[in-house]
Amino acid sequence: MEVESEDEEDWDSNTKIVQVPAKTQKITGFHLMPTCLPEHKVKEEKPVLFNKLVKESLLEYFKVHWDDNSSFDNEYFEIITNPWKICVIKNLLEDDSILKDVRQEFYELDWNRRKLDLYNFHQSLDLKYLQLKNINHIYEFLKNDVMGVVSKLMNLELTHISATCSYYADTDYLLVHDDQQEDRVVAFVLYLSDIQDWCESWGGALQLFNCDNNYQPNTVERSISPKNNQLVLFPVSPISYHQVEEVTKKNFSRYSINGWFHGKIVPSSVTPTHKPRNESVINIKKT
Ligand SMILES: O=C(O)CCC(=O)C(=O)O
Ligand SMILES: [Fe+2]
Repeated sequence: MEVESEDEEDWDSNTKIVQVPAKTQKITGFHLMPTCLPEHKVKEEKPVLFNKLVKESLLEYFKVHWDDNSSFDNEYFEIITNPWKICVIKNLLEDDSILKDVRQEFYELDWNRRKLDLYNFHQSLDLKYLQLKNINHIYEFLKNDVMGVVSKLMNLELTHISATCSYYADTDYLLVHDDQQEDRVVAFVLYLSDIQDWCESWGGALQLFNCDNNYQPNTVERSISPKNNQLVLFPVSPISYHQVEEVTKKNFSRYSINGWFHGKIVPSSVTPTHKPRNESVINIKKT
């Protein structure tokens, strides 16, 4: 049974939200994984930050490159500066087997199908409302451990978090947007993949757009593959244009926990506000 509902706040009022109760949903590919069958017993484990990441010297290294706006890549993280500043933490959790149990809990969630011409994917309620133990642990971990580190590394005051679980099945996508809304300061995406190496040809990349002279999204400059245990972080800005490429794989869905660290909004130093175009986009002939 799918129930249409329009009663959630944070989303575009035109969004068609179709509620898919856990009992009736079929997560593509998810149910095919031996570790994710309903009878698989979920363990309860607390996530811990990847050991090597918390070394002071590594964090200092990160900070120097981040502040300097210089790109950097090693086995632990990558700082990308083009088309805009974003970082990829290659392994967030010391023990990535926890993510298998988190994925198993995805099976028990009631999903909302978000559907509009700009997007088509499945999303849970905010993590703070979910009663599943491993998802709760990840939520606490992002809120209590990760937010503090990100705040220090990026030199931004962060006050609270909002996050949801998402999955993109075959033909799902999210078209280009900048994430700017109210007090969102840093966007994060933690990927949970069934398989270690997500294949590029399956789509589902996080694609970063550069801008034209009017600060409108122009072309894809960089694509990031949704690898298991990888965390992507970027400051939300007027040019942080990105999209989720359409998934084109039947047997595997793209899973993630994503959201924002919120804070006090300071005027962005990244770009001026959008410039109006000189010419009309549509040529309207006067009669
Ligand atoms: O899943 C991703 O890679 C990005 C998702 C996203 O951009 C969003 O939900 O706003
Ligand atoms: Fe986004």
